[in-house]
Amino acid sequence: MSHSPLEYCGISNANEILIITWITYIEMYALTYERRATEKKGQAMETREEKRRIVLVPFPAQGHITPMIQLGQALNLKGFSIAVAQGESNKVSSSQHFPGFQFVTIPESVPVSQHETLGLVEFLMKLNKTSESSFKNCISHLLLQQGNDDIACIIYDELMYFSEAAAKEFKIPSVVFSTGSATNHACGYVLSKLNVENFLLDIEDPEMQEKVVDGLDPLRYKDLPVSGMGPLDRFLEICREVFNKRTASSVIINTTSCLESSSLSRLEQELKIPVYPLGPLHIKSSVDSSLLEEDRSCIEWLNKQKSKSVIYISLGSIAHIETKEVLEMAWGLYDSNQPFLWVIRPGSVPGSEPLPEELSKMVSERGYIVKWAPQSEVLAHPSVGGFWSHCGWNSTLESIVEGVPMICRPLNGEQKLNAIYIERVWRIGIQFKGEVKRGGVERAVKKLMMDDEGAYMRKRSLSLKEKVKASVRSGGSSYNALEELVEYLKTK
Ligand SMILES: O=c1ccn([C@@H]2O[C@H](COP(=O)(O)OP(=O)(O)O[C@H]3O[C@H](CO)[C@@H](O)[C@H](O)[C@H]3O)[C@@H](O)[C@H]2O)c(=O)[nH]1
Repeated sequence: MSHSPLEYCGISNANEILIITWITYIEMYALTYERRATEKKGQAMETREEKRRIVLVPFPAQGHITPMIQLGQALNLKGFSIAVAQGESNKVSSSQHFPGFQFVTIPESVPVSQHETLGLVEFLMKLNKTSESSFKNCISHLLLQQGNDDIACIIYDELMYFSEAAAKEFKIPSVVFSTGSATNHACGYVLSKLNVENFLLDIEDPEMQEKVVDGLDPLRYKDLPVSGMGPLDRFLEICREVFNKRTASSVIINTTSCLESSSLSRLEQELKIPVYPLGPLHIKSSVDSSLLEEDRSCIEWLNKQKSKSVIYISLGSIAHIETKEVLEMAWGLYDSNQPFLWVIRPGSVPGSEPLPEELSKMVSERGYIVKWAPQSEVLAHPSVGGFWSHCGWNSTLESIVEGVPMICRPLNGEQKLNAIYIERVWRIGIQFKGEVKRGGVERAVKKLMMDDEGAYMRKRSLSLKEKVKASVRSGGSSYNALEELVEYLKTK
């Protein structure tokens, strides 16, 4: 007996065919609906993950803006859109082409120029007091633009602690970003717990001065970074503001565990919130957040110098230096016979513009002066063999990443901590202590650039460079810290 194809399928009459057609149609519809719904949900999740915003609040100084923008770029590459909330001066401009970045202005109540007249501590007090409500307005505008669920997190520079109030009011998670070292952050925590009167007495006691700060060996009490910060009571008040009133859920630090593992452990124990050491951020960054125009002619000058022969001198974006010291340095550099590339920022040598004639003569023979250099590129140049630095944390990291040994001339605050680490912990540099005199400058430069001691420091610098670079590669500690931070932010 022969069977029709329908009968093979167990279907024997037209009614059954109709029923089955309907069932199939309903099933197909249901399937399509489900698929569309899943796709839509997926798209929605993707959009949510990709487009959710992180608001960054940098402190308006180059050494703080640069790492914050680099952090923004790292998070942007992980799918977040970035809004940078900044004051009216020392702004990174949107014309610097940061794709995926939005810039919003916090109407400024305290001009940055008051940093110099008031001193850092009073400036910070005033800035934080007066910015709270304008920042709340800023956040409320951002939320109105794209809905209440749009902001995943506010990441603020530890000095911009006014940001907390807005985070609390709008129930947005907040994370602190420390642009200095983990050791500096840990010292800030120690200082925030100190009693001014007791500390002032203790610090007069020679035994106490030499006491190691718990968990922060080799730092002694005398090394705690309080100098150059104005009256101690006001400085400790700022430390308390920064640490004690914090409701942030975690801390990001531009460092890596192979540089500061014990300080990081101490911080984790004390703060009891996650700490993400995900630096050095500049290694993977391609953004230019320079506030001053870089003079690239120095690269051409470097191209003409011998390998590892040049000493690069830069004191960062804030420091000032007296004319007398500039001249002693110039003579010392000249007498060392080494070629030198020197950054002298406009206004950084008060009362000496144009620069003294005597200096120009010496420089024309052995050196080159620029107002602002492409520093990372300079340090990576094969002709550069040493860095005379004020030991700002960014400069320290940039030098380590290029394997360049340093002469440390810390000027204030935490720069002294960085210098201690460079000289005594990583052993990749020497400290220049005391008054700057030409003979001392000459000896220091020769030691670093020509002596066996300098060669040993160069060797150590190169090995440290490899460790630090490995930490940002896949599977490295900083790489993992960034991944963990991103996971955390995605759940917010
Ligand atoms: O000609 C120059 C000179 C400097 N830089 C860059 O400017 C930044 C300077 O930063 P840093 O070395 O940290 O020094 P400061 O500008 O002094 O930074 C402030 O902020 C740092 C981070 O919190 C602190 O460690 C310092 O003590 C504090 O003074 C670095 O990225 C340099 O590459 C240039 O691009 N060109």
